[in-house]
Amino acid sequence: MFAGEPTWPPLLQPNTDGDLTPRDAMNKVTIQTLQKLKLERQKFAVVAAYDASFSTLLAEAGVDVILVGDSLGMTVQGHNTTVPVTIDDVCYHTHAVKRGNDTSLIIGDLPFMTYSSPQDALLNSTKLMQAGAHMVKLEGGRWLAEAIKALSDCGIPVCAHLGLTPQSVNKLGGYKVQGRDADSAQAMIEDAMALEAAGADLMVLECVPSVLAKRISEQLSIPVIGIGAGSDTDAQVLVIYDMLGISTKSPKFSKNYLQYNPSIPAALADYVDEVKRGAFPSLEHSFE
Ligand SMILES: Nc1nc(=O)c2c([nH]1)NC[C@@H]1CN(c3ccc(C(=O)N[C@@H](CCC(=O)O)C(=O)O)cc3)CN21
Ligand SMILES: CC(C)C(=O)C(=O)O
Ligand SMILES: [Mg+2]
Repeated sequence: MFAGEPTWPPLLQPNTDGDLTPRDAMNKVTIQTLQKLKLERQKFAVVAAYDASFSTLLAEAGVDVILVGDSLGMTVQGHNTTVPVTIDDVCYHTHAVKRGNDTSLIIGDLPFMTYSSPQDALLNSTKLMQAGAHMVKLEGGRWLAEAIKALSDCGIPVCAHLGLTPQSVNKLGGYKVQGRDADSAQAMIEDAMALEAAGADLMVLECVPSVLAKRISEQLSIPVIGIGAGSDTDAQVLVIYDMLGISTKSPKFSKNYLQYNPSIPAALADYVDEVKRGAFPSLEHSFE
């Protein structure tokens, strides 16, 4: 972007004083932005979305990070799991999200079996980064340390993902809360520390008891994004279709913001506001 080039649409983002200031090309969200928010104890909002139109609305509503999630296999494609999603599917949607705004940090979700070796992780992450992602996400524990180090060494930021890892649904036996007993909670804490040490820049915790998510968020230096993980993580993420009440089955932890708002932009702004105030998730959207 050059000086004087018109920016359309105008992207509005509350600054630290609470005023609305344009987030322009000079005001892109980076991993450093998110690190600073964690240090300042300011929560940020993340949404899983898959197209340009929502990408534009999300940036305007003050959503800092957009995840092009493999949940698209369930929401867009109609599968029962995320297992059938391919790297080309996520690349296609990453291109679309990228065209919708120029300021969000975009995370591309590596699909099932696209990172089972460090070599595959590098090859498939290259595809996501060249499609417009600024970071890649992968599901699993300390066995991913080598792949994460290789990506990090090559300049590819990584978001780790612990707790309920939906690509392992066939091993887990369903979409169930993880880390409820002492041994599995301790293992998750050790996995989280190993992944941060390997070079992860962000971490998603999905469907874990709130006290465990709080403990991991406090223990890690990197920002932790929760989904069904209580209100004490550094950020929250929801799937756009769940937030707008158009998913056929929404998990207990998700909330339909269109129910309380007159329009989609108002619903998105309400979500951002509730996350920043720590009002979402309440106990009814969390697990013990
Ligand atoms: N639309 C959508 N939203 C999501 O959050 C989402 C996807 N799709 N697809 C990928 C994964 C799968 N996810 C899921 C799916 C179902 C539950 C679920 O039914 N959980 C039970 C809790 C089970 C327990 O208590 O152990 C629930 O009642 O919410 C949770 C996460 C989260 N992700
Ligand atoms: C639910 C989030 C964390 C995700 O991985 C996805 O949307 O695929
Ligand atoms: Mg995913």
